[in-house]
Amino acid sequence: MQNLSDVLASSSTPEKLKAVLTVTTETCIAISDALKQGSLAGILGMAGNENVQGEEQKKLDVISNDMLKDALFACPAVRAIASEEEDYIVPANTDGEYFIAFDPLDGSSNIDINAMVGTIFSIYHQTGNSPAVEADFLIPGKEQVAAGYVLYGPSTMLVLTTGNGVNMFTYDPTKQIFTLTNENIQVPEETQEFAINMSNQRFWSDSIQSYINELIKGKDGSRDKDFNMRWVAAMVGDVHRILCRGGIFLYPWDNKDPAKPGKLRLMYEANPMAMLLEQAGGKAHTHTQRILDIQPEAIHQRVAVVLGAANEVDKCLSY
Ligand SMILES: O=P(O)(O)OC[C@H]1O[C@](O)(COP(=O)(O)O)[C@@H](O)[C@@H]1O
Ligand SMILES: [Mg+2]
Ligand SMILES: [Mg+2]
Repeated sequence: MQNLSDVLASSSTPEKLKAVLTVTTETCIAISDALKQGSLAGILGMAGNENVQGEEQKKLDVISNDMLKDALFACPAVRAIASEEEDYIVPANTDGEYFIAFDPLDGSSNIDINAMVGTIFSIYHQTGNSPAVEADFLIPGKEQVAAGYVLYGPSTMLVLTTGNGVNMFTYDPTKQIFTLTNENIQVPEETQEFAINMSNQRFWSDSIQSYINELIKGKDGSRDKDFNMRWVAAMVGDVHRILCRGGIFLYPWDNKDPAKPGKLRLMYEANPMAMLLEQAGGKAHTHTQRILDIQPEAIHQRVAVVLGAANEVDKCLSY
């Protein structure tokens, strides 16, 4: 069976990008080990701080962020990082060639109930002669050279694209390596499963209300089929399900909190997941445009997200 280094060696992945991916995924293994310790290591619960977005940080948000930051800083190929848990981009090595944006722990509200969480990452090639500044990294998602996530579930899995399809790897604790278990993932064009946080219904636009109402009516409405609903409360878990068996995921615009008109963050949640979905034959849009075409205006920018089965995303956007 092939492992991650075999797959990277047989692809045209540049050596320095391989180094960045190796450091990122090895650190995720260490995060996975820490998560397994849970309460035994005293790492659950709140950190007592807020991040720049006004969200209370869990201890594990801070621990996983520090682990990734320290490891990536020690990698000479890394020029700068951006993280959900860092107020600003953090310049690393001026000679480095890669910029990594990450959500160190996605789905942190799941930590305390021992449910699925993950690490999401997005990588760009970017060089310069002086220390990196934020403006250097406001690059549209279509320029990503690699994107992926590590899911900490019953097994630890890496899902990765370097622009030639999507592969899934399962962590083998006996050998301490990621083994290729699902090659060239494809998301079916049609689906009967959707994911949305229904408790926000009254805050959605009229078009999203109408679309979801038709899904709920199922065979009794215009869709002629019944739909099932799932919500992991961690984007990484919902996207993983869609890559495994299809579906559509929505975190639409809402007017619940005028400061957050779309909950998910473009640079380290929407863009990497959009690249994975497109590489697997699916689609990823806001209400009005392809996510990968968005010109970012800030590192922590939020966007509405509709992603998954190609025909179902089109159907949603037609409302
Ligand atoms: O509170 P809700 O509406 O269920 O939100 C769930 C969403 O929030 C997120 O957990 C945000 O991620 P973080 O845990 O990294 O802040 C997404 O992963 C998920 O889809
Ligand atoms: Mg997140
Ligand atoms: Mg997070």
